Amino acid sequence: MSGRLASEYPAWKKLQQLYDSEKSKLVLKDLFAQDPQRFQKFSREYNSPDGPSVTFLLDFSKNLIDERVLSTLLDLVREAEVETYREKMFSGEHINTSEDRAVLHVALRNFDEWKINEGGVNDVSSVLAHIKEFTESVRSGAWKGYTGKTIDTIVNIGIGGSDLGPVMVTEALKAYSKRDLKALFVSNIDGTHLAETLRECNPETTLFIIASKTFTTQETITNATSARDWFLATAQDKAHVAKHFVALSTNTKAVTEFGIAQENMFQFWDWVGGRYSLWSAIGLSIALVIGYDNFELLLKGAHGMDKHFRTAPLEQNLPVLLAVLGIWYNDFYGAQTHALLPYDQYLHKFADYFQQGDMESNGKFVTKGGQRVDYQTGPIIWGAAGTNGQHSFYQLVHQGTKLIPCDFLAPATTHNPIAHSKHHRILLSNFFAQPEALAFGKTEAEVRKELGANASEPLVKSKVFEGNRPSNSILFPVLDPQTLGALIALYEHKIFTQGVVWGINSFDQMGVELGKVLAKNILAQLEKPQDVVGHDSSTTGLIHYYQKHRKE
Ligand SMILES: O=P(O)(O)OC[C@H]1O[C@](O)(CO)[C@@H](O)[C@@H]1O
Repeated sequence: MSGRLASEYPAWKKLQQLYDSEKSKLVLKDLFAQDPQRFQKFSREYNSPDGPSVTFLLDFSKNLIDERVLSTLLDLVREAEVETYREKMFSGEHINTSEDRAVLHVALRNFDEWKINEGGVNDVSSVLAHIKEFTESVRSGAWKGYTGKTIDTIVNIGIGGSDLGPVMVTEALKAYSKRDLKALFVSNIDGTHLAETLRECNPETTLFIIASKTFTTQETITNATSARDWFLATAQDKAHVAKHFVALSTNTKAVTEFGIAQENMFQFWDWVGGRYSLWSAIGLSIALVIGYDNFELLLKGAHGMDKHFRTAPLEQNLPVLLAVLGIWYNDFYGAQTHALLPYDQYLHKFADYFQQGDMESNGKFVTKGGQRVDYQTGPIIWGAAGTNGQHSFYQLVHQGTKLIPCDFLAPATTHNPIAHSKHHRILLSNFFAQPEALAFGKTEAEVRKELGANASEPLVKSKVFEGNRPSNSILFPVLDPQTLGALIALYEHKIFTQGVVWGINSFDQMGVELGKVLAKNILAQLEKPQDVVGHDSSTTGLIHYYQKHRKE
């Protein structure tokens, strides 16, 4: 965040030299053979420094590193002053310089009452109390709809950070959910999303949660307005809106103008970035689904990780370790992507969530100082739940021409031990096998031995796994709210650390603006062909084709 080019740091230059001279020696098979202590050296157990107990193992021994590479990567972190900028974040300095804002999602889970200098920070606990009171009222059935019926469906209307966090967490913690309260999410402006969702709703028993930090986002306001029209078509009286619509926002004026009473608005602040907002009022749908106490455990689990990130030495600091490993592949090995592969069906939205979390944060080509970077910044994040991915894209991960660093995540114990946990044992055997296969592969000699002397050359070659493909493994006892909180915070701080090293502002999102502006202009031109002006021939041609073929 100093805004310096990462490539100017001495450690960066040293890493380049190490890569050039040592790459051929960084072969996992040899590194493990040479050092029986490799697993012990390159794995860490996390134990929450306080709060609810969270523990997990991060095994990063299957990475293309040795001690020299790791210590140079950590030198890079020191030279980039990550520790200084980390303190600036925790103390409320305006490190989001382009928007002149503090970055304080950590203040939303600050159960230690670290002193933070920023307006609104002291109101966090009263918003949490509001969330607690409201969720208990809805979950107990005390909150009634306009005809006196209990709420049985909630619909969160929001997009980006006002959708992805609640979706991911409510899915991840489904085992803790109130099964008779249906949670639905509408994000896309495509009317199909709202229409199909409303088919599952009864206006008498549905609560709409309009989640928008700005309360100006076109998709959300349009969906919310149409949802309100749908509701009023049955309820008739606008006064009934109060029982069925609440808002999560920083924009009181726009919320009240929409017709939502101020007491039904849950406040947060401009220092909460959209993609870091599930800990704020944006998490209301989470609290409704899993109960306030579990929501608080989620926050406390994250706070434990905040404390670890803030205080643990760099060599032990898990977000920092994940960050530097990512930098090693992204900037020296030329890896373009990073895969998140949870072996837990409950985490099937984890990669989707961190697509925004990481790519909106670190997908930037200009430093905070305004210079064009001369290296790669944020990777492309993708992934899917195991074992589905194995039957889809793992072929390329194992034998393709691209290097894809992977994070494998899994719980030791399942919430659903059906068939005496047979399913889970099979799942975990895959979780253990995939990183092993990626790292160690299968040699030509092994293939020949297996196939026998008569095997054709092309067949032998096609069955060779080169190996030496890196991965991290994260193994935790069970996916509970506090562990999930810690894991999300782990990745948040990884993203922060990488952003500081790359010298970029991880907390604005200027790159999503241009498309929005152009769409607004085009929307005004869609009626008549003669209105379509000021575009290139391709865009004009596409709009004309649409105008020719549309029915309504
Ligand atoms: O909560 P809001 O203000 O509706 O914004 C939704 C999303 O839009 C963005 O600004 C851009 O995609 C995200 O950063 C944000 O999470």
